[in-house]
Amino acid sequence: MAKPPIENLPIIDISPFLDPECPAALQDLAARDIGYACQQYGFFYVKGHGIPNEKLDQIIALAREFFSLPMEEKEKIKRYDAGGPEGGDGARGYQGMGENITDGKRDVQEAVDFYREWGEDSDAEKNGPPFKTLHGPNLWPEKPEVIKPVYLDYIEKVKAIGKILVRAMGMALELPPSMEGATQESEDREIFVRNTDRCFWVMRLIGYPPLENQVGSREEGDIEEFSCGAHTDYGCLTLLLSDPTPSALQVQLRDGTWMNADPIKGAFVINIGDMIERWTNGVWKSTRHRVIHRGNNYRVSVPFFFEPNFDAVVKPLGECVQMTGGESLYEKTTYGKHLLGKVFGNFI
Ligand SMILES: N=C(N)NCCCC[C@H](N)C(=O)O
Ligand SMILES: O=C(O)CCC(=O)C(=O)O
Ligand SMILES: [Fe+2]
Repeated sequence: MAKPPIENLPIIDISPFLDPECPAALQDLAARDIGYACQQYGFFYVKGHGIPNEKLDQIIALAREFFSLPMEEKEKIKRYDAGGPEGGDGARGYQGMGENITDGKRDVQEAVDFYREWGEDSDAEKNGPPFKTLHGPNLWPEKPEVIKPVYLDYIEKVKAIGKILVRAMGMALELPPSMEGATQESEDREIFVRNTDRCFWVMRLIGYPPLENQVGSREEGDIEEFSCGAHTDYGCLTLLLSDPTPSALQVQLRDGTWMNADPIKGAFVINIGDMIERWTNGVWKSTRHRVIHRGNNYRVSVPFFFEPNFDAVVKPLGECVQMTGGESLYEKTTYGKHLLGKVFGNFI
């Protein structure tokens, strides 16, 4: 059962990182708050990020407008990947209601996925066609007309926030939990920054109709349908933007109970992903979350996944291994391998 809101997720103001004049001590304080949130919840809210509310509202409105189009129009960008398996089926583009599965069940949602664009940032990357799996171009809808330029601009802005956050997380790792400032020299406080300089981001537009299965008690065992089943995210950080619908997104606390993480106007809900858990040897966990949308409205969310570089090598950091008793809990992997292991198992 969802827990009443006794606890609240931390709300962190990241404006000290946007201001070049800001005293380092204030940045250290914000970084320490982020470190605490990562350790305690793996989830937090971020405000003071500089993206105006009108822009955020426009992102949600355009996604809503896309989902309201006739199926014929939506299917013009039906899921396809130039480098996908079996020469067709793929991850980019539109996925119809119930096509995505989590934990073996169909999620009650429709969605569109965009990934880091082929050739983004550097010409050297224009290595296709033929494309490597997941390395092709995106499928942009023709309608609404402004969706592509508005979203491309938004992606640059959220990438910049992602960068600020991973930098702060690197700082937080070397700051001890007491208030004495940076006394330890970190093995590598820039580890997350370096490994995201060619961030293999994903942006997902999601539309959730109300769940029909409203009868019966709402005890845990009785939930038959999920808008999105319980899962962890795959990479570094998720920056979630959603419409104002309350009681939909739930976060699992360390004691196993579920707490609503309702939207706060103008703030992002941030959570850390599997690669951060691996780098920190589990000091910061990739927290399970799920969506149960039982309201009457059509809910829209747009998570942006700020991820490591596709080829980033991920293995537990020496100092985190020491912190956790000396045993490395995860095998070395690359983000790309982890992602590929997840993505194509997601479709029915
Ligand atoms: N790129 C990310 N993280 N997307 C989130 C998808 C979460 C659910 C997915 N069906 C799963 O089972 O993992
Ligand atoms: O829609 C939401 O609130 C969360 C979606 C989510 O967790 C995901 O797509 O990974
Ligand atoms: Fe998620």
